[in-house]
Amino acid sequence: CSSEDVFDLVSQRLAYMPAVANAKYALGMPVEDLTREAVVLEQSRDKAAAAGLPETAVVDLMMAQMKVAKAIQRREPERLEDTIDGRELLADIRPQLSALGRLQLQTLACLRHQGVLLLPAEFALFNTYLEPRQLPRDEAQLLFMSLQVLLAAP
Ligand SMILES: O=C(O)C(=O)C[C@]1(C(=O)O)C=C[C@@H](O)C=C1
Repeated sequence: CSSEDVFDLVSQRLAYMPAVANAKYALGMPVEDLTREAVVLEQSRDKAAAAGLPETAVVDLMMAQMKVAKAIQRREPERLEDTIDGRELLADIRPQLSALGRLQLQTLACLRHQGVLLLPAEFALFNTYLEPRQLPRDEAQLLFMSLQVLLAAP
């Protein structure tokens, strides 16, 4: 495993958000879904326990990813495409987000085993992975710091 694997997985998760936004718009659903967020956090806690990862740092990372996910969705222009079935799209995407979350935590557990830490200088490399997502700097920084903290946590 390498830090770039986890950079890629974080970017991949965010890549789904424009489609999630379209599905919700078609369904007339708000961006924020606290019931789903609770499910995501519960899955992450279970995986953290199984992988021996620090639970608080894992929860903080997932909360950071969901915060940025919501910001991306809110920036997405509202397009009404009558061909999209919002319910089906969401039912399709959510398991993929869960799978990506599991992969992220698996990769982070591997990095911790190897004693890998993220140096501040790697923020630039992280940004090359995030480039297609067009994130404001504070959102990219929040994600990077959450990864740094998780890797450095006792
Ligand atoms: O599943 C959704 O509905 C999403 O919008 C994705 C997501 C997430 O990042 O996992 C983001 C915001 C919601 O509040 C819940 C979950």
